[in-house]
Amino acid sequence: MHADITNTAWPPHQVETLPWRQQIRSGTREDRELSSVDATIPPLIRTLDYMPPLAVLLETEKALLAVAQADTDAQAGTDAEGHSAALSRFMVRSESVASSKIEHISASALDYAQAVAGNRGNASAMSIVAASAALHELITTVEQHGRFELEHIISAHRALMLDDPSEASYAGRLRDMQNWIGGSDYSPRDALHVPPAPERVAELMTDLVAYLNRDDVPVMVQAAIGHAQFESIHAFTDGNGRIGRAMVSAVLRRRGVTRNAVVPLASGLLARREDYFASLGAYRRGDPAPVVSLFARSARAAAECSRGTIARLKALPDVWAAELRPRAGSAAAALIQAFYDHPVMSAAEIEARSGSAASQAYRAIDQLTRAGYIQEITGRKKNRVWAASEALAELDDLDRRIQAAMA
Ligand SMILES: Nc1ncnc2c1ncn2[C@@H]1O[C@H](COP(=O)(O)OP(=O)(O)OP(=O)(O)O)[C@@H](O)[C@H]1O
Repeated sequence: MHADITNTAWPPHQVETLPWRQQIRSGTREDRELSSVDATIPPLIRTLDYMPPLAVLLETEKALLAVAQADTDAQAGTDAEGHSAALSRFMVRSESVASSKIEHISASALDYAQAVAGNRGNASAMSIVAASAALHELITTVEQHGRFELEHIISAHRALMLDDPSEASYAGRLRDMQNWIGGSDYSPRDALHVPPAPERVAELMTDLVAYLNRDDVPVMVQAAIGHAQFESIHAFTDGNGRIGRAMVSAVLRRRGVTRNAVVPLASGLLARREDYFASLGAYRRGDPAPVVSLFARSARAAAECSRGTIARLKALPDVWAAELRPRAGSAAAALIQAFYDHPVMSAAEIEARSGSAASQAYRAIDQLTRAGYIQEITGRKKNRVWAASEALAELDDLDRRIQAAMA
């Protein structure tokens, strides 16, 4: 039972001074001479209640309504499997692209499509594909189990970092070293935030998971506080921003606000990067209102802008079919649907999905390419890959519109 549901207070983080000895022989003399570090101790939150100020509470209501409406749009009129699964994958991509941009990881739609097709040439594009996989995995496992487990978060981190050239050995592992945000690269000197000592991480994560599994906390409050608490803990050596934002989409799914859609609220945070980071600082000082408010506004902008995108994407196969007028049962008719469900396909996949002989499939590819719906993205003669460029362009457009709405 809630002791006080009008509680607008939240405990500030504590600080402990720990001995520090630099392991790497780089940096300035000041870095090397640093002998202690003030690490934060976030509060245990599993039983805490927080009620935002009325104005913020109203923002969260508007956000939930908008997200639920976008989710209904994503589902309406779609068949059980194909269409809604395709839309859901598309939105996962939008969120992952924006979430990665917050960490200055970006790639063109073309590089991204090439990475989806297995091209390992662009590390940023590969990392965004991995972020999509991690987000998809976290949302679906939490949805299937109806609850968060620490292992789900760790497993999403593994998916995010597995192919990272410098971080692969820490993929799927809670950190066992001190980390810090901002300041010097070599020591926690002048850091913006020094997360808790590594020995505290396991207990804090168990506590956070218990908080995320509560059903007696307002949804946006749970999503925003859960995220801020995770960023305070910074449980991994790398990837904390992206995993922390993936948790927000998983909260919305677990609480039933979304059933199909993933709203790309990271685009909203990206537009307000400074405010976003400042709100995490306010949370540490004991004021969750700014982070709850920012997440509510971002979710609302993302949901409202997504509705137009969902409508346009859903209409694409019909628009293409009306323009191209393919014969029923032809390879072109099959490929229109196939490219909607799978915007990036190799020649072999196209052939399989066209349901026709290779020669007919290639004729259909030519038709769709000439119409400007798809384009070959490798420039190679062999192992070629085609992407539904018009659908992928919607991804950039959505990000742009959400950012404009948040400006
Ligand atoms: N002042 C701050 N206090 C707490 N958390 C912050 C602060 N500034 C940024 N963050 C959070 O930390 C994330 C970035 O963390 P960091 O720079 O350590 O990168 P990371 O752990 O490598 O994560 P990723 O690679 O996904 O960014 C930001 O996206 C944000 O969520």
